[in-house]
Amino acid sequence: MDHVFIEGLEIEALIGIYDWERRIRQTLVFDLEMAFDNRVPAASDAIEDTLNYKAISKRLVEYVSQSDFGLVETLAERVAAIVLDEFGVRSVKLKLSKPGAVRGARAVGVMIERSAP
Ligand SMILES: Nc1nc2c(c(=O)[nH]1)N=C([C@H](O)[C@@H](O)CO)CN2
Repeated sequence: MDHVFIEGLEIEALIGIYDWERRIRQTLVFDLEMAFDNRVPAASDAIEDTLNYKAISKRLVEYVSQSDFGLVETLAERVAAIVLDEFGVRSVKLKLSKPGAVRGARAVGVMIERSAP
């Protein structure tokens, strides 16, 4: 199966369980790998036939920057649902990183894999 990917998409959001985290915005980093048959756009050379990574990135920036969750797990689940439901993707692997959240670690976060029902 082919994939379309988005790597290192940085978005600021209100996220975290601690009081101090409710008062600031933190940068989150998203990596997505989305299953898609790229032979169709390859044959037509038409953007309309692609899984358009720019359109998906724009939608995720819009959603995540307005979001307000405690856990990265919750946000990751919502973002995966948007990709599956709104863009007709069959399966998505998503890594959500929270850089600098834990002293000594470059980043912490979650990785999930979800498929359309
Ligand atoms: N599995 C998780 N562990 C933790 C989370 C989380 O969202 N998922 N969040 C925190 C705090 O918000 C942390 O990021 C602040 O440094 C701690 N553990």
